[in-house]
Amino acid sequence: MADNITLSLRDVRSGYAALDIINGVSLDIPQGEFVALMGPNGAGKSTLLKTIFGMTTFKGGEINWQGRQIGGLATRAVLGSGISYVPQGRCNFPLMTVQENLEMAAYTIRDPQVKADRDYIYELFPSLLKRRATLAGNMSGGEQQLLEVAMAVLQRPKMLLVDEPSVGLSPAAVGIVFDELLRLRDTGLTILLVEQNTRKAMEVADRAVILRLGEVIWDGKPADITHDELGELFLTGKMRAELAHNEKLSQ
Ligand SMILES: Nc1ncnc2c1ncn2[C@@H]1O[C@H](COP(=O)(O)OP(=O)(O)OP(=O)(O)O)[C@@H](O)[C@H]1O
Repeated sequence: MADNITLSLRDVRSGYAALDIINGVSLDIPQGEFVALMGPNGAGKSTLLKTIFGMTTFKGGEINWQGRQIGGLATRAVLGSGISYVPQGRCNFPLMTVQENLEMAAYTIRDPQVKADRDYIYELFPSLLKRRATLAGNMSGGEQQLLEVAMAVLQRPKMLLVDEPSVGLSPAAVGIVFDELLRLRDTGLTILLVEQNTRKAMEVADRAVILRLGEVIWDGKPADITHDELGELFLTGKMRAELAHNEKLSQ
């Protein structure tokens, strides 16, 4: 294993109670890399993020994070080890201001530190400073997504797991959110992003990992795969069967 690998998954298996979803994923992520996890609906992308963050039934394999096994640990322990998670969908407190949301996110941090951490977030996200007295629910989808990323970054993680930040956003807002993620990557943060917007993900990520039926089926640099090849990898078994059937009918 290369020296700069910060997260290493070996034959990871997980799911929900008796249901198996992740079927033996192995992945090495170097420090500071921006990895986009893609694949068809139901491939297990969100489940893999949740598995790293201790939110699924861990069934086997190893998750080595900075030299320590975190596979199967409780979420709070994973968070404490330097990994933060931005879940899919709106997950702020809409009837609280931006500032109050940041204070809620800081609840695990000892009090004297909170102000410093809040100042650090406002330095990183100046647009949130301007909106600090605004109710989160009154902000645009893009601003709320930035707030949610900021709430995760407040924990000063070394790695950020981000689930589908582009959902429901305008193209301009998607651009702003991704620019912020790139800026965070440039500060040294390692990012594992689940994204359906493949075009945007391929544009920003250092590396693309494609999952199907809970297994990695492609792993490489975005420049090394064509749009057609990517489309082919996204076909599910059902779609393949339908295509083969249609081809047969047209012969
Ligand atoms: N809490 C849960 N309990 C039981 N099954 C679940 C749960 N969450 C997800 N699943 C199932 O796990 C499978 C993988 O879901 P997951 O959300 O990880 O896929 P995904 O690749 O992120 O897809 P999408 O792009 O549609 O979000 C799906 O069949 C889904 O129905």
